[in-house]
Amino acid sequence: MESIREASQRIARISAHLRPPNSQTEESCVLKRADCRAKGGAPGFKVAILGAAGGIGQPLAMLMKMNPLVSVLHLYDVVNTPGVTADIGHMDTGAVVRGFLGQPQLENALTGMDLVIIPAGVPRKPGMTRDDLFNINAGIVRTLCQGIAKCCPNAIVNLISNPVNSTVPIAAEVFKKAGTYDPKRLLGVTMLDVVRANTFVAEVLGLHPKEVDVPVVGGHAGVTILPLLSQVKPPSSFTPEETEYLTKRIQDGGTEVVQVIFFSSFSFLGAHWLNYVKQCPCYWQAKAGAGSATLSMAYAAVKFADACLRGLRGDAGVVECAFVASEVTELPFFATKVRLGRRGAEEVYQLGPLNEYERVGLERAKKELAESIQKGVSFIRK
Ligand SMILES: NC(=O)C1=CN([C@@H]2O[C@H](COP(=O)(O)OP(=O)(O)OC[C@H]3O[C@@H](n4cnc5c(N)ncnc54)[C@H](O)[C@@H]3O)[C@@H](O)[C@H]2O)C=CC1
Ligand SMILES: O=C([O-])CC(=O)C(=O)O
Repeated sequence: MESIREASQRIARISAHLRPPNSQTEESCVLKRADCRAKGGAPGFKVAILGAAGGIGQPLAMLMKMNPLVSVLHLYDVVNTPGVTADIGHMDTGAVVRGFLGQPQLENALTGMDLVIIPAGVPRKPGMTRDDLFNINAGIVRTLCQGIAKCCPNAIVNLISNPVNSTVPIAAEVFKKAGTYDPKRLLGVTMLDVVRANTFVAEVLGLHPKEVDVPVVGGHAGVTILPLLSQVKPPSSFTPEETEYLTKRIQDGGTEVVQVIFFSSFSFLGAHWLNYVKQCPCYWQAKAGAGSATLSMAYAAVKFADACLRGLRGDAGVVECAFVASEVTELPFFATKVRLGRRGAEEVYQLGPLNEYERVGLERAKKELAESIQKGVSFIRK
């Protein structure tokens, strides 16, 4: 007869075989990961996502796992990375996926990375501006950038966390303090503005979005988002109404996801009834307080990260818009088209000819941008 002790030892042996081979249970498995014949080292780039368990982070991680230029994908967050890593790690694409949880694992997550993408931080709720996120996200970005300065100072950084107009100056100041700042390697991600602009302009022109290229300059918040419709490719003309509609819709694209904006169509109701409509939740909240753009942002982030990786690989003619250190205006940071190469944003392009509408927009954008940039700089220098 089997004793209770022998029976429990047998059950322990069986359950060790049944557990999934993640980092916590690997010890008890017969076959360890290290014994497997795949030794890694496939050609490609090493990419870390910080904030990988979030609304943007998860679809972004999935899309980066599908990118053939990525050989190693590190997923870091302060919550839930074991589950997200196990899930994405089962996809039968080439990149090796590793998860890192919490501050003590940040350095391991970052060591050896070629590209670090940062969507960590809180998103907007209805009624908030991006600047309202500053108090929480500034500290998060500072900590993560301190880690980058220490563990992968030569990595290209794609900064998504809002308010981008302030978080990019924060990152620059952290890197300056650490003595690792290379302006070419720090890029604020404004790609979603371009993605939206291409979509909305294509709709107005009756074209496929892939046929359209709209430069969007300035920054990434409200009036600082400045689409240059006079430079749209293919060359197109717009009526004043189309220009006004497109500019506003591109500038308010983020808010349209957080909360529906179509009150102007109700203006015939008068102020009293308009206020009533605004209070109605089904008209007011698109994501009902559950956050901001995540899926289109993950798409845009991957589009931009892929461009950075192609630049790192040495591909010629990789050009995208990004919020970078710049001498295009009197401001220290500004979004324009940049050429991406082995060292990051190797060339920052000038604005090109603007029409009167765009010149007025540029002055408004610069005024707000100057304050947001200064706020970020002061946060570190104070
Ligand atoms: N640049 C752009 O075009 C866009 C920027 N955003 C911004 O991206 C950020 C993230 O948005 P969502 O993914 O929707 O938010 P989310 O709340 O769904 O995800 C954020 C993730 O960051 C993690 N996180 C928080 N503190 C962290 C830390 N210290 N270290 C590592 N991870 C940390 C959270 O645990 C969470 O998983 C927000 O600031 C949002 O405003 C959103 C859309 C577009
Ligand atoms: O609007 C937000 O808060 C998120 C964002 O930056 C965008 O969707 O463009």
